[in-house]
Formats: sequence, structure tokens, C-alpha cells
Amino acid sequence: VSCLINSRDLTLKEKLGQGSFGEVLKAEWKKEDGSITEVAVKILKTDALALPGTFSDFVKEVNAMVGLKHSNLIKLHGVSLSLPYMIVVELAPLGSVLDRLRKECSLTSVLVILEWAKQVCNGMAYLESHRWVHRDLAARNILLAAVDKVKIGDFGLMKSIEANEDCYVMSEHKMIPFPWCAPECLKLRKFSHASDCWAYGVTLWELFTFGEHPWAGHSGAQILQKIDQEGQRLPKPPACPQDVYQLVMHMSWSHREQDRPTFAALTKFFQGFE
Ligand SMILES: Nc1nccn2c1c(-c1ccc(Oc3ccccc3)cc1)nc2[C@H]1C[C@@H](O)C1
Repeated sequence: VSCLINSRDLTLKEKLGQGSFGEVLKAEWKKEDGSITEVAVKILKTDALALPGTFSDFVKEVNAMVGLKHSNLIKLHGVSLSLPYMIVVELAPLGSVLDRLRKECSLTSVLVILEWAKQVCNGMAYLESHRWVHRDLAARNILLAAVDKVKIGDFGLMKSIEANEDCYVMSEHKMIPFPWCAPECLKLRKFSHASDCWAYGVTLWELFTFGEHPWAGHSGAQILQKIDQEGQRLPKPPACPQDVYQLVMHMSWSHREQDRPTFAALTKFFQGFE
């Protein structure tokens, strides 16, 4: 691992919330030069890593993640590999977008949500250009560094795509985020940039509904039936502009993977909104 942090250099502070894979605390990190930085620490549930293969997955992912740097991605500082394992990352002072939207509801202006949508798209376009599939894009993994600055976090499920493959087949022991999954994810456990695009559409639906649960009350099987057999899609949120629904959400939910836009193409759409 290229970025080992010794747990004795971390002073854990208050709990920030419950993320996927484990709880998140604020911490002070004393670096070699003696300076103190405020960071966020995700304490991984060791049972999640106890399964065969996950520790090596984890180390591999962390090593690759350290190289991913973009203003709309949460920066990874390093990991502490004494038990419990801890991921040390950039602190997003305003917390998760989802919590803020649910608290503020319709007090959040559509223009602010559009700016957030554009920044998430920029971060995802960066991952796409680095051939990285996130695999768990959702509003719960979008964090706020400032009111006008969002950062994509929790690449926990993200896998690099080998040069000769353009998709990743899910292994048994990982959770599947059903309402955010494209048909091929639910049927073939196949994840790709195209399935990230589908999840991006669902993430935008969450933003424009101020944090509603997509397909609330439906089981995984019912969701698959609707999106795969019946061609049903999430309805346009009242606050969502028609163009955004038709040209971004609906396109990102094309049944055929190759009909979904790339994040590079979607960033051009948002430039039109400038
Ligand atoms: N960095 C943060 N700052 C403030 C509040 N936060 C952060 C993270 C958080 C998210 C992901 C993460 O682990 C990563 C990040 C990037 C790549 C891979 C794993 C660590 C903390 N989670 C939260 C809270 C938990 C609640 O949902 C919002």
C-alpha cells in the first residue's frame, strides 16, 4: 500500500454519520512534518473484510484510488491497516447532500441542484476517462465540501477495468444497490460506465425530489420487472426541468447500454446550461 497511516497519528473525534462499509468519524491527523490536518475516517466493519479475497481487493482499490485526483472526488489520504482498518480521506465539512436536501427540502434552489448535478458529472467523467467504474453512485455518496462544491465519495465498490475488459462482473459477497442498478446489473451482475450512467440518472432523480427513495416500497424483483419487462421509469420530479428529465435522466435509463450517454457527452450538455 503506497499510503500507510499509523493509527497513533490519528486522534478520533465526533461521529459524522453511518456510511456504507462502516461508520465515519472526524479525526485529527498528525503528519510527519508535525502539522495537524482535520480529516474524515471511515472505520471498516472487519466482518465486511473478513470474507476471502476482500482484504486484497481492498488494498488493490486503495492503491489505485490514491492516484485519482479531481476537485469533485473526495481525496484519499491513506489507510491504517491495524484493526479496525480505517480509510483516511478529505473532510467534507457540510456532510452528505442527501441529509441536507431532506432537511432543507424545496428551499434548495433548482439552480443549485443543477450545479451539483454538473459537478457530479464532471467527477464521473474524470473516473470514466481513467477507466474506473464507481459501481455505487447514489446521492448518499455525494458529499458537500461547501454549498457550491460537491465531492463524490465512497469508491468502496469501485473496480478498475482492465484495458481489455469494458465491464466488471459482480462477485458473490458484495451488496447490490437495487434501485440504482441498470437491468444488466440485476440480471448479469455486469457493471460498466454505462451502468454508472444509469445510476447517475437515479442520483439526479434523488436530488430533484429533495431526497426521496427511488422505487420506494418495491423489492429488487419488482424493480427489475418494471425497468426490464415493462419499460417503466422513475417519474419526472416536479422540480426537475423538462430538458434535464428528457435529455439526461431518460437517456441515462436507456435499456440498451450502448444507447446511454457517456459522462463526457453529458458534461457537454451541462455546458449548454452555463
Ligand atoms: N469524507 C467525509 N466528510 C464528511 C462527512 N462524511 C464523509 C464521509 C466519507 C465518505 C467516504 C469515505 O471513504 C471513501 C472516500 C473516497 C473513496 C473511497 C472511500 C470516507 C468518508 N462520510 C461522511 C458522512 C457519513 C454520512 O453519510 C456523511
